[in-house]
Amino acid sequence: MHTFIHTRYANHPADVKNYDTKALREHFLLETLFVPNEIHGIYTLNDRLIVGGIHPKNAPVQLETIDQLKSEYFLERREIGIINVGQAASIEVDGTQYTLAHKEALYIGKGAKDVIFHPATEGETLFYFNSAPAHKSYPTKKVGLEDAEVVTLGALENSNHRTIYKLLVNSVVETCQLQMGMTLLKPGSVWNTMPAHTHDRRMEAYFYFDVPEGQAVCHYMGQPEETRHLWMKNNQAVISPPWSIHSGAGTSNYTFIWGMAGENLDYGDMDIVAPTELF
Ligand SMILES: O=C[C@H](O)[C@@H](O)CC(=O)C(=O)O
Ligand SMILES: [Zn+2]
Repeated sequence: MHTFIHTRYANHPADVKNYDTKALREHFLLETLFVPNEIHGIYTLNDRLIVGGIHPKNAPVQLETIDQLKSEYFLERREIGIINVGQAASIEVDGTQYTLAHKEALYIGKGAKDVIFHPATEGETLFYFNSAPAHKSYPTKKVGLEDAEVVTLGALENSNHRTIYKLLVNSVVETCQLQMGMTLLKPGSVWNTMPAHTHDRRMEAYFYFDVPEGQAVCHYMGQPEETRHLWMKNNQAVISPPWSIHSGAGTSNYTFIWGMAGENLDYGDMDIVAPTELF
């Protein structure tokens, strides 16, 4: 057994209002995702998304089933999206090898039985993943940055100039409910997802990386009229319940991966909140 996935309950916003820093971090933050030759993460009851990290070091790591699923194998009733945040490395899916360069993604559909993560030949192997329940089996597909739907938003004057790479979205790959992508901030820009938004139809998880040594990201969550913050370090993830905004400001630029599951596959279905409407 090399997989450690802890269950996190879904929270009521009226309850979260009373959380202190420690409680907020215990419920929403994922501090450690990468442990050598292990899989670490959480199973959130917000849309049953599993969020985690895989760090093969000197041996391949197999995707094994977990107690929460009561299934024979991990992807028996699930789909998974993986983004390589380390050096080029490969993932074997039922005997077929997919090599992912840094920042490339792999979608694996429901029904794949043997999924093996191989260590990179050089440097660190770090795979970040999101997995959601699936009702249908869609083909496994590798998605590189050149395949993504790309949008550039914001402006340096507003410290939020950034490029959004929509990697695992329905214009690029067929999925049941998973959507994943990556947002890169330009140097000098520090704000992501500002203006902020909520989407009551979907929950979301953010994973911050490429945060330079000695820098940090302040992540904002909560109902727009009741916001809270969480200080985050490089390679950490945070859960955003459907009722919560999710936005961050770093002490430098950085990159993050967003992933969603829920009611629809409509990326644009968001309720925008202007900066002047936040409390
Ligand atoms: O629902 C979509 C997600 O929150 C992100 O794609 C937003 C984001 O990357 C950004 O504005 O910087
Ligand atoms: Zn969002």
